[in-house]
Amino acid sequence: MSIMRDLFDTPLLPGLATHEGVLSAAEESMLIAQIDAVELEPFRFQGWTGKRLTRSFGWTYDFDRASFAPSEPLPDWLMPLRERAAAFARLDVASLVQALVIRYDPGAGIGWHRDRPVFEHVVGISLGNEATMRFRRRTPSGFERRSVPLAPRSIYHLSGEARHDWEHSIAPLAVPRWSVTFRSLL
Ligand SMILES: O=C(O)CCC(=O)C(=O)O
Ligand SMILES: [Fe+2]
Repeated sequence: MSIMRDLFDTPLLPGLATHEGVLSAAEESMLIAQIDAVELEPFRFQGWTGKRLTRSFGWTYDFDRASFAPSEPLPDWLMPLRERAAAFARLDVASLVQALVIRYDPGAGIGWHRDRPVFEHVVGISLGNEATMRFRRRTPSGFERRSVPLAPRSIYHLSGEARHDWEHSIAPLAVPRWSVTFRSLL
């Protein structure tokens, strides 16, 4: 497996940084319990309800109404994680004004997209089980593709080319996964 990764997944995209082992297993369990304790809503898009359950803090983007609005403040339990995300991405912690928590139940994924253009940096923490983040970019001769493993307790930072030029997606898993993503405004 590691040889496969070396052959096919490196070099990572310009603008994509990842690092494993940023949380202890105990911290991971605590975060999962906190996410499960908040009221999560099924992601909705054009009248269609996804299996992905989410809640956003700081700013919310409603896909149904395409509206962008301030929402409830980030909860205290996300603050230490935000510190770590900012340190990893070398950003001012106060610039990470939005947090999105997601639970992917078995069978839930996220389709091809770029994050909303109102946001700039995206820093994500993966919890529970490993997933693969796939990237694609249209070229004259078809899609160029990459895929990057997201280990549980790992962090990633999307900026620059990886953030703006490539779409990303996560295929549904047979096991649950949780994520927390922090974003700065453009
Ligand atoms: O679950 C993740 O790590 C990615 C989520 C994502 O791409 C998004 O919310 O825009
Ligand atoms: Fe995204």
